[in-house]
Amino acid sequence: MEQEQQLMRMEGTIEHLIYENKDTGYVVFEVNAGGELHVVTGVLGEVNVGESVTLYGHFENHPTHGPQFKATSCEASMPQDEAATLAYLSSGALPYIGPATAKKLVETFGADSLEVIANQPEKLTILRGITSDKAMAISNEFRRMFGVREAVAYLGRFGISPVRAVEVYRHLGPNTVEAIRQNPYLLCGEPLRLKFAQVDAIAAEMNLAQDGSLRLWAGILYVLRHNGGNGHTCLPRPQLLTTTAKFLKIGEDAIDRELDAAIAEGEVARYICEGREYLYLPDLLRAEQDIAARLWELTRYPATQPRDLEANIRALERAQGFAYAPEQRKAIETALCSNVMVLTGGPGTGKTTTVNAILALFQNQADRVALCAPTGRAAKRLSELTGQKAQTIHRLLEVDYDPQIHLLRFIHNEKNLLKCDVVVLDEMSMVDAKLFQSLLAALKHGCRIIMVGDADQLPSVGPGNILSEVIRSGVVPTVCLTRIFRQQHQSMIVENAHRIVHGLVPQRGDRNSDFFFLQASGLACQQLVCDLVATRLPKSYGLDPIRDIQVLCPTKIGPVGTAALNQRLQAMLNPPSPDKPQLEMAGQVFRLGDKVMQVRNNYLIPYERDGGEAGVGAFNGDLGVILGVDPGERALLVQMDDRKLVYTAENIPELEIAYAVTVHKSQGSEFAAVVIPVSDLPEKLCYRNLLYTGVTRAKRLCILAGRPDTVARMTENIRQNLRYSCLADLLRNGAKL
Ligand SMILES: Nc1ncnc2c1ncn2[C@@H]1O[C@H](COP(=O)(O)OP(=O)(O)OP(=O)(O)O)[C@@H](O)[C@H]1O
Repeated sequence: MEQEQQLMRMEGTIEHLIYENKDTGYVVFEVNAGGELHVVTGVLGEVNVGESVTLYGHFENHPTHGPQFKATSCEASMPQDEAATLAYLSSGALPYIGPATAKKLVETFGADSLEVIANQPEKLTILRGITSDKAMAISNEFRRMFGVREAVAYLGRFGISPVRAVEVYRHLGPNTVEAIRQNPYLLCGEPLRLKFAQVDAIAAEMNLAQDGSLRLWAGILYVLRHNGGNGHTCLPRPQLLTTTAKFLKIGEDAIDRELDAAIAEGEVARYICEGREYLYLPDLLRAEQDIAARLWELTRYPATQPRDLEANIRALERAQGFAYAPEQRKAIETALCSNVMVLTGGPGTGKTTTVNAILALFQNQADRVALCAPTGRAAKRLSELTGQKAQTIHRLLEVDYDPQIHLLRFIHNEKNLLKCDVVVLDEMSMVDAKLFQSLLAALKHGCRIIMVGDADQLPSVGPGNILSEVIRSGVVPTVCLTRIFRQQHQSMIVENAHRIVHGLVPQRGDRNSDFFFLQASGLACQQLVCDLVATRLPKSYGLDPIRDIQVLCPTKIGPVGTAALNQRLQAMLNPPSPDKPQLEMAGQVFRLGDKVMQVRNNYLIPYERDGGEAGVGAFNGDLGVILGVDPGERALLVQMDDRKLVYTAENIPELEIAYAVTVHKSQGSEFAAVVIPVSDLPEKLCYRNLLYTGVTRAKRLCILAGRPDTVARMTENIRQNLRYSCLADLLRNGAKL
């Protein structure tokens, strides 16, 4: 509706600032437009009393505040005359200038006052009380404010929102507009990441050449970053050239030349592995080099050898009533006798049993053992299985997040090391290169690390294929558990998971097993999934449809994607009712009782644990249930495990209805029952470790609903397992030194 209304233009001077939210850029102020006062609202960035503004928007009638001008954009210029200058300076917008100093300033410099502040601050010292330090502080703040306004107005012309423009300003500083004029492609780099097409439009307006160095370098870096988003830490030279040429619609030869220049300037890093050239974003090569160097060092550092190991293992065996398999024994001995190791194996192969033995034996050897995992749910599961405290890697390292520039740092790092002597890191397959680099950097000299994971799971969301590469390198002691213990208890889930890993189509199972396949496709498959979750499984197995059953989809779209299934499941499991308040936001309806998932990391959102402990942070993949809805305040109260979080309008878009979630988002979690729709999938989503990860999320029951040919295609296809990385080679080279 809003877009259909014709935009109105309003010019005036800001008289009074009523409300301002510096984080979101939302402001409410009064404008004097030709003698008439109007209240203006909008996300316009920083504004100040006395500024002359040109606003675009429309009038609307607010239920309590009456008529207001809702502005969609605001161009501001310096206060034009003495009166506006005085109003601006008296508003307290600049440090050390109150109404009395403002008056004296305007009396002395007249309408040139702001010009003096901006460009000749030393002149201000003729006023009593203004030292040269103060004069500089005033000048700097003034230039900052107008730099922001200038950036907002300039970028606004290209459709960039004020909030994004303020972020750009924070990153580029007072000369933002000048910097963008020199190289608009700065905007699509880190950390701003504007769309390349958007920046191309700015460059086109400046008549920059399509085949100029700025654009080609930016294109090369963009392709490397984009592939980082797909998990690759690097690309072989031919792939990088072809992809960039296609993306920029420029010949490969020109890109080849610019790539060499970018390498010479250190904008792109390269590594030669087995005669092939791999190109990296410099920070990703540094991450892999750091990881390789630290792991290699750990393999060389002498480990304290435990006494009475054999006797202690036997004592454990006696206590639990079974003997460890030879592989498990080897893993236990390796963990106790070396500084670093990988423990890997599929479901039911006894990893947890082995970890518990290792922990029991370390009790006598090491003072502090830290247990961690990459996600909250994986950490919770680790804690349940070991009976010991386990936390996320982020929590262990303690996050120090700067929301102004979206910068994530850790409090524990190479300068402030963790105190622990041993780190047990579970679900290692989900750990990406940067996070692992940070963890290793924070370990004190001689701290041992035991990495536990299943290399056949989906790899990390972020760039890197750490677990597979570390295993592939052969440098780090690795024990792979292969004997399946749980099969003894007739688990077809486990058996089929192992079949999938070996490229064999899973067995269909029947109603008496914990795994079965039901054939259906398209809308019939959607109906089948909904029936299973809402009626059939709760009736036959006594499962709670919201708490116990999770639908895991390979895709978001189509009849069996998360979007369509969530809509139907929400209507069936938690239909609207007069006693269930709800609110609509970001294209979704959130209703009391709904199951929801946090879909990105938020390091600021506050929570309170059931015991009363307070903290901050909700992480990608955290699941919860809506406990309260306040439609007036546009707020939700969400219970996530033992934490209660208040979501305001600002954070609600980070939540998604979660009766059905993607397999990717389910990594590291387990559910009593899992239903996986596998019908009519696009080719690119038919791959083995997606199916494997989905199936291995099920504890008691796993149902595949879909088409046998889709399941067969998924089982066969291992293409997606390929991730470019040179970590294995870096590790081997380190070992050769
Ligand atoms: N040496 C052994 N002898 C007999 N039973 C064992 C042995 N090791 C493990 N088990 C049993 O096998 C089952 C699976 O073991 P465990 O939970 O340790 O495997 P896991 O690899 O951690 O599985 P998942 O990854 O699926 O959680 C458990 O019931 C465990 O008690």
